[in-house]
Amino acid sequence: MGVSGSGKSTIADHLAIRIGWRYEDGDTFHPPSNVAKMSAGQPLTDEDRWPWLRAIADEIDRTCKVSQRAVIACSALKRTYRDILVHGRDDVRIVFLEGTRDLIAARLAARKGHFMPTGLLASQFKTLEPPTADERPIVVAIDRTVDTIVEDIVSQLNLDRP
Ligand SMILES: Nc1ncnc2c1ncn2[C@@H]1O[C@H](COP(=O)(O)OP(=O)(O)OP(=O)(O)O)[C@@H](O)[C@H]1O
Ligand SMILES: O=C(O)[C@H](O)[C@@H](O)[C@H](O)[C@H](O)CO
Repeated sequence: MGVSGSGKSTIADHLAIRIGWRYEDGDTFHPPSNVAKMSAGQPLTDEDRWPWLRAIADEIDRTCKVSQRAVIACSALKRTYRDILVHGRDDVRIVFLEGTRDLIAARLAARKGHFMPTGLLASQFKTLEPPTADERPIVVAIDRTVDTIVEDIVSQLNLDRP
């Protein structure tokens, strides 16, 4: 989770390869109307986001049901959004990519070929509710290399735990 440009797709992709899990991008679950809205520079509303979040929650259930593992990139900005995704499962972990607005704005400005305009970053930060301790979040600082961030997540995931 994290705002647009915090590195969700990049880190999720590398993390999935590192630990041999499937990678899925939450953006592929958006209905075309949501993508059109964001591309036009308009932030999504809660109503726009509910069906999208439920579709990702269904994907999480399907994945767990067949004993698969996956890393899913999804902004999941508000607590209520994350509650839909996690829905009481203790086998779902939240990874929060934490960084400053300046750093993320600079990365977005340099990014090419993506529908999400940099102008929506302010609304992303306004909507963001950082995860609280009861969500057992894995919080990682993004002002480091991709490999360092991935190794930080791997060690906090404690995958060797019995
Ligand atoms: N640790 C990092 N160091 C340097 N550049 C990074 C790092 N992580 C991501 N980037 C770059 O920052 C930009 C934003 O990353 P990315 O597209 O993965 O973010 P995102 O959170 O998935 O964004 P969105 O929600 O808009 O899809 C990309 O150009 C990516 O290559
Ligand atoms: O909740 C939201 O506002 C959206 O999910 C956005 O975060 C985009 O999906 C993403 O950031 C662009 O790729």
